[in-house]
Amino acid sequence: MSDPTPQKEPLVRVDAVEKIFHRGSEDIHVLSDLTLHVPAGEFVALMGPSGSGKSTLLNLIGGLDRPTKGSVSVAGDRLDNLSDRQLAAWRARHIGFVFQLYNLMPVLTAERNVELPLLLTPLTKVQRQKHVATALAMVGLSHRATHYPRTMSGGEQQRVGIARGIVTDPTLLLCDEPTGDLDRKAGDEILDLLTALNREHGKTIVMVTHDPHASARAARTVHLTKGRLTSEAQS
Ligand SMILES: Nc1ncnc2c1ncn2[C@@H]1O[C@H](COP(=O)(O)OP(=O)(O)OP(=O)(O)O)[C@@H](O)[C@H]1O
Repeated sequence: MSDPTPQKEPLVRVDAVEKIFHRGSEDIHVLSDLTLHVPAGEFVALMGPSGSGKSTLLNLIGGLDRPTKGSVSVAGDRLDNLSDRQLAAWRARHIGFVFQLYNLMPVLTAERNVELPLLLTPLTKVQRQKHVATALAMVGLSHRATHYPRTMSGGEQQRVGIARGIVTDPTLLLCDEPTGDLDRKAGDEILDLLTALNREHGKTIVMVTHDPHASARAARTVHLTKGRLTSEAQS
């Protein structure tokens, strides 16, 4: 009998994943039998002690690395089967990254930094400018478009980082400690922005954080301990 209310296929499917790094003759088991599904439109926080494998998991979901065993699918694409070249093209189309230390290019203005991911797409210069203007407006920084990162506060630089993360209209926004280098007030503003991107623009977000104040903004928090998911909580 068919299910009367079929579940939608999750946007992110991490199934029975194992990740082992090799350092010299040593095998480092980082993720073990890890399964995580994220539906489209969800805001998930990923917490756990230092070294528990959070960034490793984020990198697998973002196609920056491949699992040793198991499968990773995003938006129906099996990432563990793609070549490096295919993965790079896939990432450019589907993933926006936001980093703890912003990773902005100091020699480029805010608008040029935001434009960077678009240089990997076939968009024309005029189309790129339009997308950049939209992304900067979404983070409330249109008035700082021609300013350099060094002239901006940490919170403003992270807004530019988020604008760069969303400028391609990615399927998934992956944030690694996005408030980790900010004070409480600036961090709260970044969390407000991520919440608005999720609620008002339907962005699916996976955010690694150490901060319970940040994870409280997510609809669901998953905890990693020594490479295994140990608990989940709905906010
Ligand atoms: N490329 C690599 N080669 C070897 N070991 C690695 C590599 N990347 C990560 N590791 C190891 O995997 C483990 C998990 O690292 P990971 O960065 O995923 O943890 P984390 O939970 O994100 O930690 P933190 O909160 O400190 O950022 C660590 O022991 C780390 O040293």
